[in-house]
Amino acid sequence: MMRSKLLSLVPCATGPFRTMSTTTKLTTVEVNDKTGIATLTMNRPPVNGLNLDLLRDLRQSIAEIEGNKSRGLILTSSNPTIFSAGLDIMEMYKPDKERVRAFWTALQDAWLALYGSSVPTAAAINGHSPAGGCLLATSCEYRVMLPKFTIGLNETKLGIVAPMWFMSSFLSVLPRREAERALNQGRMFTTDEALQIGLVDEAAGTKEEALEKCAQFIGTFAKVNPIARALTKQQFRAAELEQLESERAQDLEKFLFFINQPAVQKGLGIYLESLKKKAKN
Ligand SMILES: CCCCCCCCCCC/C=C/C(=O)SCCNC(=O)CCNC(=O)[C@H](O)C(C)(C)COP(=O)(O)OP(=O)(O)OC[C@H]1O[C@@H](n2cnc3c(N)ncnc32)[C@H](O)[C@@H]1OP(=O)(O)O
Repeated sequence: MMRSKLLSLVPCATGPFRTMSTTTKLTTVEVNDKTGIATLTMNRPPVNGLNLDLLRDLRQSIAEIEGNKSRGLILTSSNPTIFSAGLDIMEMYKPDKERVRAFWTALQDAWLALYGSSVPTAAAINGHSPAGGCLLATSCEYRVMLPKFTIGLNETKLGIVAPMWFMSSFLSVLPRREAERALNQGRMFTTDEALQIGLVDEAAGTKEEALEKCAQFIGTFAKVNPIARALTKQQFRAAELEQLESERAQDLEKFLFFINQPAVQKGLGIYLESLKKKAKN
């Protein structure tokens, strides 16, 4: 994919500074050359639905951030009210056989890249973050969320099941008892509830504040040896990463089998209709 490089001047709390910015249609990477922190912004209107292209793009941008020696990665959205609406249901509803395989593989790749990233990661959750959106946020090491939005793994409400590795990300943030209950209920948490339960680490009034708080979190590693930190993080996350690495072919087949069940297709169709009806009203 062609990626256009440009240098831009953007304002920030401490005054204007130069950032190296890489843009594709679906994500933007901006590296602040003062802090060395990269901001990875999802930009797939209308709701940052995670389709094949966005997932591939995300993975490519994560690799780029690791390759350019950034000091950390902040994941956020260009949409003022939606972080990500989760997986693009259109990829799973009446799917094309080859594309849906590529789609799930791209999701596995993106998760492995983000959850296993060697750089410190934080999510500035500047909008709603259901299901796959919550997966991305909980794959990061720190979360700052804006008020009056919702976050959670709502899969059971759609009649689908979050795979083990979705649960792994959730479990790396929440105590097992809370995680199990929330997943079984398909519960979406408001910002206040998410803060109270520990699903997010901090609340912020504005996106700029959220980005600043994420940067402060990443700054806490400034005096830590980066190799020791990265290896320590990898050890913490090795079991979940290795489990998916070693079972990714079976995981794909399980997904395909599940998603092709007539009852699941029917449920997704009804859910899509309800979303479209709501959007019209
Ligand atoms: C035994 C183990 C077996 C394991 C097998 C695995 C099984 C599969 C596992 C799959 C895991 C799935 C994970 C997911 O992420 S599924 C997606 C879940 N997401 C949601 O439920 C969110 C739905 N969306 C919303 O709630 C709202 O849209 C939102 C709050 C995000 C924004 O609200 P807003 O009012 O701002 O916007 P609209 O609702 O009006 O939406 C605008 C248009 O976007 C369309 N839309 C929204 N979300 C999605 C989506 N996720 N996919 C596709 N399209 C989406 C919506 O229909 C509107 O479209 P139109 O403008 O065309 O009407």
